[in-house]
Amino acid sequence: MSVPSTIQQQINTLRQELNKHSYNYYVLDAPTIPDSEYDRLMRELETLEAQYPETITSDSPTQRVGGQALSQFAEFVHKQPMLSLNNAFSQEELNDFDRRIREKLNLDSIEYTAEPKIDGLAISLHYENGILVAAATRGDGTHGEDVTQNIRTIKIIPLRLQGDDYPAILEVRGEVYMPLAKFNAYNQQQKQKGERVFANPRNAAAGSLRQLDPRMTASRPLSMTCYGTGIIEGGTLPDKYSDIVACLKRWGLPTSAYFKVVQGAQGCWDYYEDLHKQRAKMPFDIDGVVYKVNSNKQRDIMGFISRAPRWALAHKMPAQEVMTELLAIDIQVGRTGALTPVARLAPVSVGGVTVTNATLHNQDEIDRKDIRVGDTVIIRRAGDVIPEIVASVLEKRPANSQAFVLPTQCPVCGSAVVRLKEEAVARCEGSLNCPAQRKQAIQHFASRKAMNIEGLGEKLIEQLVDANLIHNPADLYRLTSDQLANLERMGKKSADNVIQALTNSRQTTLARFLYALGIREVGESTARTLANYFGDLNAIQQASEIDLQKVPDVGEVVAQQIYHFFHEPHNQAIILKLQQAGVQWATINPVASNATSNNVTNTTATNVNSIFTGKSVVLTGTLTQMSREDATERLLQMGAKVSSSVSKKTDYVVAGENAGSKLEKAQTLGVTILDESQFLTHLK
Ligand SMILES: NC(=O)c1ccc[n+]([C@@H]2O[C@H](COP(=O)([O-])OP(=O)(O)OC[C@H]3O[C@@H](n4cnc5c(N)ncnc54)[C@H](O)[C@@H]3O)[C@@H](O)[C@H]2O)c1
Ligand SMILES: [Zn+2]
Repeated sequence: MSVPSTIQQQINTLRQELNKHSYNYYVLDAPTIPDSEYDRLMRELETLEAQYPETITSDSPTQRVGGQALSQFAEFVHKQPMLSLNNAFSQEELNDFDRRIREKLNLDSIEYTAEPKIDGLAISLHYENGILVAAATRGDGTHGEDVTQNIRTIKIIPLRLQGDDYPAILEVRGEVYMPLAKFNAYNQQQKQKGERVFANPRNAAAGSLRQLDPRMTASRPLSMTCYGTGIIEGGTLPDKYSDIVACLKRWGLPTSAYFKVVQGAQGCWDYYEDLHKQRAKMPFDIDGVVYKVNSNKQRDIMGFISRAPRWALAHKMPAQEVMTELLAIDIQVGRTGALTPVARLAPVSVGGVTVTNATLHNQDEIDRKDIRVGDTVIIRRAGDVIPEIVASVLEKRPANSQAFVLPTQCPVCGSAVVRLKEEAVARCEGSLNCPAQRKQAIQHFASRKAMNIEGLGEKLIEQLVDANLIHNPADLYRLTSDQLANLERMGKKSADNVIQALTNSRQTTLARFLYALGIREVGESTARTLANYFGDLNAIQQASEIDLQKVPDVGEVVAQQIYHFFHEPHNQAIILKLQQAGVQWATINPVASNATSNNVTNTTATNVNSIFTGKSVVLTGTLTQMSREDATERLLQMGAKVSSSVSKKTDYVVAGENAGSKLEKAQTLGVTILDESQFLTHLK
């Protein structure tokens, strides 16, 4: 039977593809597709070759192990080849594996060992008389790379074995890997330095170990777990692998804490299920479980096929990295106006969970990874970490694709989007108007240190916004008592109270009003400084960034924030509405910027008709007619310095009810003391 030419062509293409990816993966440590995709292509080729065995050639990727060695390292020849493992992706395939072994050995039940399949790279260690003399990578199974110098830098690997009952010549095999915590920390550090990050822990391990300069390897946090032996001379080892592992451990070699002896296919399956549950919490990446026949005598009977032993099986777990299509990049606007690009993905199963979107963080991240709509992307979801786009598969990028840029207008409200110098996030500037920011903005507006609207809490604001009764802070002043009383959990009385609180709040101070607007970076104290400096809202609205920077404590970033806020037309409209609704404040005469002093609540303003102007005042005890904050506010407006402690420099102490030590101190120092009613008369 001859092979149809289309099949032969398909086989050739698959081989070419697989060889290319093998090279990228094993030689360059820079795969361009996820393992799951590589495995899929491999399975496709295996299936075709099984159907048409005459097409199999000895150089087919299905017949070979790993990739060639990198020529920069000295070659290391493995006298006993380092093989690959056969894969299983289902319980059925596990049962087939077990059945073949039982039939061949003519036994009812087989004793296996089970251990994690760590995702790193295979290394062979050579000990002579207990001293580490050589270490090599697997390479193509017979020709590896001599990485002795690099391996010597990994602290968990003993340079000298413990005890004295080890064979004179002992070859130990295992996996070198980078623990997840170390991998994440390393990448974090690289990102901060603006340097290259590793796509996954396996690349990190391979890339780190195959550094030509051992000092580079030494700086990378690598670890190792041993899972077998190779050449043994001048001594013998026990028959059972589990006993050998105990020996390795005794000699000081790192072995797996998860290693277990299990019985039959059921024992293997139970172990698999158990480890799968633990996977998210494990300190290293695993891509499956490895089962091995425990007895070496039994292993010898089983023997090998071309590239793998018949007595071992790698049972793969759902891939943590998969490929899918990036359908769109949506923009989410957060409660604080931050714009976050979110990737919409063609649904795909990663690590056993269906993923349809992933965050892209910000513009810089998208630029750094060069991710575009229409790309085929690699998604990684390891452990409990949120799914992440690792990279785009460039070879699958559509010809007409375009780099992504964040919109310049907020997709929710249409306000300008601004990204300040040295900030990673871009934000919607329409904070008073933007539906995405609405609740937060109104809550802040009503809060105690802002407009201090009593009874108008978070819950009530949510209800009002959800009922479409208010859209921005100005709408608050149009609310009626009936509207409020109709809401759930509100009675007539509380509704009236809120209306009264709203009415009271109309008379405020410029500082409170500025703070209430919720301009980014403008806290209570900056608001007060601004109010005192400019004296008038108009002046602030018209100030340039340079003007704003002249205000004490207002730097470049704050000035930018204030400027952008007042230049957003949506914000201007709402400020006007608030003024039309009757929100007002007493005018303040502006002052120059030269009057800050230490240990004093704020800069001075002047209202020349007051006994407090230019004086240092301390408030103590409880005032019954107004809050401490309001009293402070009024004093500052009149150009007083409000201080928290009494000293010889204090001009007045205002003593409310239950005044204590500060009052005593004032009496001792002979400072003028005003009670509340005296204080109030001077406020007029
Ligand atoms: N993304 C790509 O472009 C690309 C290219 C080539 C290969 N790959 C990936 O490489 C893998 C195939 O490589 P492979 O031939 O090394 O096979 P394998 O990784 O499936 O299995 C063999 C290897 O498993 C490792 N291993 C881990 N724990 C072990 C344990 N407890 N006992 C024994 N061995 C253990 C050893 O390093 C051993 O060499 C696949 O996962 C494949 O997807 C990916
Ligand atoms: Zn907006």
